[in-house]
Amino acid sequence: SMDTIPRFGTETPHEAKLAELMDNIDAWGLNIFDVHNYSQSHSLTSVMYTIFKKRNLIETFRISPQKLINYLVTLESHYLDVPYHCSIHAADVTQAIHVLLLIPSFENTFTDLEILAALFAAAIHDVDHPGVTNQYLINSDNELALMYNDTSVLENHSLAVAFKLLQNEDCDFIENLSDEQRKILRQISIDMVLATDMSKHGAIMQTIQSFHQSLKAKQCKDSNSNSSTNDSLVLTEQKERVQLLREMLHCADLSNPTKHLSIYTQWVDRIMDEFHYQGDRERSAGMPISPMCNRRTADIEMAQIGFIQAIVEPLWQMWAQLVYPHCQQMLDNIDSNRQWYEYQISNRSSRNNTSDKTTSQSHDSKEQDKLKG
Ligand SMILES: COc1ccc(C2=NN(C3CCN(C(=O)CN4C(=O)CC(C)(C)CC4=O)CC3)C(=O)[C@@H]3CC=CC[C@H]23)cc1OC
Ligand SMILES: [Mg+2]
Ligand SMILES: [Zn+2]
Repeated sequence: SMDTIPRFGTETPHEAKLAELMDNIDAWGLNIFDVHNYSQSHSLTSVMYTIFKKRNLIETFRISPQKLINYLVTLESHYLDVPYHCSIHAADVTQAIHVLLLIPSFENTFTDLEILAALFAAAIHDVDHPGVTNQYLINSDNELALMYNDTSVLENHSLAVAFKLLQNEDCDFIENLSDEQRKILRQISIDMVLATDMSKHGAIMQTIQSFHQSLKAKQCKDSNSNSSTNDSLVLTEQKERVQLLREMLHCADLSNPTKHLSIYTQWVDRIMDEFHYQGDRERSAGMPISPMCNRRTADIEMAQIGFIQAIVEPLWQMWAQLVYPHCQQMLDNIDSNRQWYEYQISNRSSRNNTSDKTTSQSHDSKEQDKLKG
């Protein structure tokens, strides 16, 4: 019955603190690491459950709260303990897409089923990620690459694992959806998760320009809106709405540099840990070491500046243009974060010219010690 379900989906002695954090569930500045700590490492379960309740999805789709919790806790337990692609990343991306869906431009754009599918896709999109790239799985003749013929291997695997978990009677929280609704949810989730494969990034950037121009042309003034800036995007074709959701999940997956520096640098530490660990495995296997994966030659600041300039800023600029002025904060954070990394680099060169060699040496020796394991 309802009274056995804790307020945020999971038992925690810090419910008051979690409630304070969840007051910011609609904000870009939510600290997902705090949510993880105060939810007893159940950030994905508590974020998804809180969003589902806030969006009334439990009533709309006659979801059993217990089955939803069962699914979320099981899904969360199938995220591995890897530095970056763990359940906190899934919670982070899920909360991000929830905030993007709240942008006034989309007030009348998506159906409840499309919103359900988008949140589900975000929550499942990296489940059982082993902390290495598709290229590594292909180069090392991994079982998964064999299973998926080297094509979007990780993304196909996460989808298969997530839908397999749904077959468990106790976890089937979409049991009351019609067959047609289940088909649409599955179709949209597959489309969105497959689009998070970075090998698809170029294709998304190609289409985004012309697609957004056609949307702006179609953009209608919502007759009831009391303010002229609040133009809602009304798209008659499901195909176009799914295209938008695909871009939205890709943006959420590439949102680390759009967050406050204190959050962003934690994600940088995590991804570099994951990449460097992959590089260690490539090195000891005599394989070519992938870009940004060699801890011995790593230039973390340069890599972030390159990542922002080559990938993150162009994507978010396109996205911000479509929903202007609603994503200015993300663009501002990208800019100030890039400048911070440029400052680190300029600061580094001046530091090398001064006498305090000891600090940088002590840093290097720490790195070397790590290598000795
Ligand atoms: C917080 O920092 C990061 C968070 C996530 C990632 C991911 N990277 N990638 C790939 C993105 C494309 N790629 C590149 O090497 C692109 N790139 C640069 O990043 C900088 C450069 C080397 C100077 C030039 C360049 O070509 C390979 C890695 C993923 O596939 C991951 C999974 C899905 C989404 C993003 C995530 C990277 C981060 O910092 C680098
Ligand atoms: Mg992924
Ligand atoms: Zn991801």
